[in-house]
Amino acid sequence: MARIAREEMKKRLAVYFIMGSQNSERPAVDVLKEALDGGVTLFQFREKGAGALQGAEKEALARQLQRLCRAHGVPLIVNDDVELAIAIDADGVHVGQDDEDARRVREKIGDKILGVSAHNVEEARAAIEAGADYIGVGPIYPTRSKEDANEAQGPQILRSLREQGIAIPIVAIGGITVDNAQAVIEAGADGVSVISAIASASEPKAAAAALAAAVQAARSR
Ligand SMILES: Cc1ncc(COP(=O)(O)OP(=O)(O)O)c(N)n1
Ligand SMILES: Cc1ncsc1CCOP(=O)(O)O
Ligand SMILES: [Mg+2]
Repeated sequence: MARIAREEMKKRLAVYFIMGSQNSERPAVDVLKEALDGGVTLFQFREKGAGALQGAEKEALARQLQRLCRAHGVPLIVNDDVELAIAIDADGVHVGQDDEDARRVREKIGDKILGVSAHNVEEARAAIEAGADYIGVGPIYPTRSKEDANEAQGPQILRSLREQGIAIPIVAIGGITVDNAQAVIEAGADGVSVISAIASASEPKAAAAALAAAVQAARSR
């Protein structure tokens, strides 16, 4: 297997849904199934925070969600837990600045997709050097889904990264909804990454479809 091509990565980032069992009152499998039916293009399993599953239970849920993703042809990325990603043969891993060093993660995962969080141009350049396939930039807007989130930077950070020559695929994250998705794409993101806009929606399928339409519309402007 070869590293994912840049254009394919950009397409995959369009509607990047992140979820763990803590993000919905409903079973994660039900929410993800509906979200995939609505047009999610990439999924991240992020089992984190109060009440998060551990060990065998966490792995079992990851495998359940992986079966759904595979049935829809959507890659599954594991957040933080490199060993779990390898154990279940996930499609990739996402790590942040406080997680395992991205260069080490690249060595461990071979050609799997590597996503790295970046908050400024220095972190973006370091992520590229380490072998990232995409960077996650945010929070763009205030979020209630991450306890230790940095301050929101607004879409201007995306414009600034592009102006400074950062050409790697970028997904914007943090407080993104159908109402601001267009603004982040226009500012330079290739896609939007969301937790609550889909996981807390009364109809995850409709929410995912609306985000997909907003991203598509912004891309073709
Ligand atoms: C797509 C994407 N972007 C950023 C993050 C945040 O990663 P990190 O800073 O490591 O924080 P946690 O998610 O681990 O709490 C992400 N998960 N996904
Ligand atoms: C994981 C993460 N990293 C930066 S913001 C965030 C949470 C995004 O969740 P929401 O889409 O509900 O704001
Ligand atoms: Mg992390």
